[in-house]
Order: sequence, then C-alpha cells, then structure tokens
Amino acid sequence: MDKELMKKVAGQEAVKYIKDGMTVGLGTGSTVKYLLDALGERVAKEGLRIIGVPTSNRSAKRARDLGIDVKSIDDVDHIDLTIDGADQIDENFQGIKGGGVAHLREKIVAINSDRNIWIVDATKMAKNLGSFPLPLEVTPYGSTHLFKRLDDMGYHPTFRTNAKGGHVLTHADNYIIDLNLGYIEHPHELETILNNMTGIVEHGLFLDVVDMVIVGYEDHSETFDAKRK
Ligand SMILES: O=C(CO)[C@H](O)[C@H](O)COP(=O)(O)O
Repeated sequence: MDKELMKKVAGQEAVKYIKDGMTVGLGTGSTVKYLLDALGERVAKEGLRIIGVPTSNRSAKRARDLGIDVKSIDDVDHIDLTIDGADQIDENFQGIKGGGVAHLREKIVAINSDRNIWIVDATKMAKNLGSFPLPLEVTPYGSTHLFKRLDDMGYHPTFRTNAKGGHVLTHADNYIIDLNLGYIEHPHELETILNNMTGIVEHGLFLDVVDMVIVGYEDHSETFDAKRK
C-alpha cells in the first residue's frame, strides 16, 4: 500500500475545486503538501489568482515558495473554501484533527470558511473515532493539574513530547495532551465536556464541520458529500 501516492491522488483531485479569484484556507500536513504542489502548478501555468490563508507556518512557507499569495486570516474579509487533511474520519464524516499540532488555527479557519473539504488517504476512514489519539491544545499554566483531571476521568492522557523529551509547542506556545480513548462512543457529548474544561484552548474533535471528503486510493479517488447522509 503506497500511502504517499494515496495522499497525492487526494490532493490532486481537491485542487480542481479551487477557482480563479477565490480566497482559500490552506490546511496543514503531508496530504496538504500535495495540494499545495498542485495549486502552485496551476498558479504558474494558468495564472490562477487566489489568496491562500495558511493554517500553519509550514504551509505558509511552502505556499510562498510555490508562488501562491498568502494572507493572514485577519487580513481577509471571508474565506470561500478551505482544504485540509484529517487524522481520522468516521462514517458520519466527523473528524479528529491535530496530529500535526495545528488544530487551533485549522478550526478557526474552518469555521470561518463558506465550505470545507478534507483530503485523506483511505487508511484514515474508520467506522468510529478514537483509535487515533485525540489532541488537546492546553495552556502550560496548570497543565499538570488538568492532566491529572483528565486521567481521573479515564481519558488516558499523554503529553506530546519531542525527540529531546521536551513538550511539543503549538503556534501559540501551548502544550499538546493526547487522549488515548480507543473508541469515542458519543463524540458530541465528549465535545461538550471538553469545551467546558478550563485550560483546554481547543480540542481536535471537528464535528459537523466538513462539507466534502475526498478519499485517495492508489489509482483513483472517491468524493463524498458529507452533508448529505
Ligand atoms: O490536523 C492536522 C494538523 O494539525 C492535519 O490535517 C492532520 O494531522 C493530517 O495530516 P497528514 O495529512 O500529514 O496525515
């Protein structure tokens, strides 16, 4: 199974939805990298005029390197379409994001977009959410106490660390706690609980957000209308 090829297929399919004059949210991750490559090619060949709103410093740099104009979300008045990756998508098109530490910006861009498309390789599709650990962006201040509370609640938290054993830091210099849940039976109930916990800046549950999902296989892609279930 060639996962890179599957990601590339999804990224190349998604670029077709970008039209001249659009303001486009640019997600983060290894699948979005293929979207950016394909978009850069269209900008160069077709003279496509778009404004990209990147969700991470990584995507901003790559977009600029490819000749794509980028602006901060606060410098645009609206976003027509956002294309982003995801870590896991269930059969109701609910998702987990944040494996790449960018879910706070990704969620802000997503909820301010007219439409959202997710691009994934086929291995990301699952019956239920939860086998992929659920990322939480948390404030460093008080994070050991928050960690203990999450542990007491049975959520099996782990701090995300780097190769040197230090905390992985987000764009806002916050920490990441991953919840090793295994199976999320009621995503909306969990969302409400996490929304109400002080110290959690944002969680990686993206519920009722996506409009279209493009799943890449090695030799074709499948497109799902996520709002028509
Ligand atoms: O949520 C994300 C970053 O925070 C990414 O969209 C997600 O991790 C998917 O990344 P990849 O395409 O590399 O698997």
